[in-house]
Amino acid sequence: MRPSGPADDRATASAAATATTAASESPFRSFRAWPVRVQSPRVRYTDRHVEAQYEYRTARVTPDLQRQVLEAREHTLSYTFRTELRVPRLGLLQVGWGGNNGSTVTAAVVANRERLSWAARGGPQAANYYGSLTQAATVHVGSDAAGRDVYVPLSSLLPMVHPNDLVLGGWDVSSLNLADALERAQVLEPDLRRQLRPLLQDMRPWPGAFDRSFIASNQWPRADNVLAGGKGEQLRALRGHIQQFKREHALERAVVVWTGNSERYSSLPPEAHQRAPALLAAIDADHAEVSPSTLYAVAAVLEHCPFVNGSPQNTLLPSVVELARQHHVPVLGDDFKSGQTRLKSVLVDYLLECGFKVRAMVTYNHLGNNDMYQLTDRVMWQPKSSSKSRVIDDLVASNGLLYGPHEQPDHAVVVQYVPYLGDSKRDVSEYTSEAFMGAHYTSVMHNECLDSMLCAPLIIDTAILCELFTRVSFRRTDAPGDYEPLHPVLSVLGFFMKSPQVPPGEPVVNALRRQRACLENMLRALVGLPPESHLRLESKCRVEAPPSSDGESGAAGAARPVAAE
Ligand SMILES: NC(=O)c1ccc[n+]([C@@H]2O[C@H](COP(=O)([O-])OP(=O)(O)OC[C@H]3O[C@@H](n4cnc5c(N)ncnc54)[C@H](O)[C@@H]3O)[C@@H](O)[C@H]2O)c1
Ligand SMILES: O=P([O-])([O-])O[C@@H]1[C@@H](O)[C@H](O)[C@@H](O)[C@H](O)[C@@H]1O
Repeated sequence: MRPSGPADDRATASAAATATTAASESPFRSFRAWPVRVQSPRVRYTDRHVEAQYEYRTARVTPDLQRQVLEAREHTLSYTFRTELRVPRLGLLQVGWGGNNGSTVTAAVVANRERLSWAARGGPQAANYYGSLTQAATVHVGSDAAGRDVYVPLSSLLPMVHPNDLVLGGWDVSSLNLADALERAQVLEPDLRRQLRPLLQDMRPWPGAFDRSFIASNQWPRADNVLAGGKGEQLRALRGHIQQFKREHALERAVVVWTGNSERYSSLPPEAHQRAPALLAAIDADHAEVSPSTLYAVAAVLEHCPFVNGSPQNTLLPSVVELARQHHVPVLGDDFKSGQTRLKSVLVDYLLECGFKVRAMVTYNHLGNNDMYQLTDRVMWQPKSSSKSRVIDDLVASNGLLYGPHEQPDHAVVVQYVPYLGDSKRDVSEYTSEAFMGAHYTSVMHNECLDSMLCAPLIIDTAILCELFTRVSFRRTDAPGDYEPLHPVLSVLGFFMKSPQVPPGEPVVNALRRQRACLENMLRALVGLPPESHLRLESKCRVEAPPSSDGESGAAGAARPVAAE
């Protein structure tokens, strides 16, 4: 049976649209699967593209020493964005396919596609994509005739791949098929694993590029499915896998997502670290410091596949980014932001935005999955420790009222391996802040969730959104020139990462609120909608009708908008 998808939902929506809706509820909830089409003189839809002119208004701030003011001068750049509307058949190739995340992604896509449900404590549980931004989040698009807010699925702003249509493949240094990998992971319920076994047992990971010096020795026994030969031969084999997969499945595009074990940092010689030709030469020379994850990234870029680094190691070297620029292939990293760190980037933002001075954060994780087992190796822990620790840097730097130039809160990041708990990650965190007049405000959080259930939706989202941004190009409206692709480092998707990679010169943003606003406003700009301002001036800038002679207020507070200029 063809996987369900937007077309089926649209049919349902149109049927539902005739249904009466509660007066208090916006009628648009019934149209939730309909695409948004913007009517504007600045937006043009053709059968192939949507082209949107966008005035990017910012301000350039300079101190005026004489007047002792900070002068904020409006600075506007005019762009035209072009987005191809045709959605391709998309492959999702996971490195670490047989791991907890990789197998959970696979199970979720197949279970949703087949509309499976399974026995659960509270009754039958149906497959869903909760936790996914593209599948379960909405955006405010405008208001209806009655002034009620209209929210639509984020995925209805522009055509995107539906996860049910993803064609799945990947590599793993462990030879288990995906049904057995699901058993090993112990993430999903037994009844679902039982139903999935016949559908997953023929999914077998390709042998992986492997170098035992890059991961903990406790992982070595697992590696029974590795490529032979030096790094140059491994690279050619990886590229061959991608070419064969795209050919066999008639794929126009595939996204490669690293969800393999966290590696140690690689330390290549400066030339290979910085420049693409030197990196390729180092690979051919079988240099010991070329990491397996960098081999996958290079293979992906050379095969025009966007590459996502879901782990904290330095896979996306400047030389890899240079190669991505040369081949116009998007890359995204590092280290999925899925649990404690994501909450930290919300909570600290909230505390600082409310003027509390965060002084101490003690954040503690314990869990018992294989990833945590690997991280008991203190060398492998270093990249993860760094990505979990730096997540508040932009927030602290943004408030010079509360913090001096080099002042930082105390910040402890502790993790503990507790085998019995398996994939169930427990986050116990305490945030202590200085409040008004010497008071202290202490927040204590306890969260528990299966680690892979938090991360799997992000793998799906990053694959879908990386593919979307390969269809986006831009040119300066106010200057001649052809359309060109966005910078390959997709910082617009920083929302998904603990340690977002950014193009040279762009500041790193970690506050989740700002990251989501950036992504949402980028999608809005691609269809010519203005950035979300939350101003609702239509209700703030209105003149109440004068009270009538009997002293009653104007007809039930009837308001009339201020006459247009
Ligand atoms: N919430 C989360 O689960 C979360 C959040 C952020 C980041 N991550 C990162 O995602 C990665 C995967 O997490 P997981 O829980 O699935 O781990 P896991 O240990 O269950 O799976 C990793 C898989 O990668 C395979 N592998 C290792 N090196 C490989 C190579 N060179 N080539 C091919 N396969 C290789 C292993 O055999 C294993 O099956 C980890 O690096 C983790 O730090 C996870
Ligand atoms: O995302 P988060 O909860 O801050 O951090 C988590 C770590 O604490 C955990 O040790 C690791 O196994 C997960 O992959 C994840 O990275």
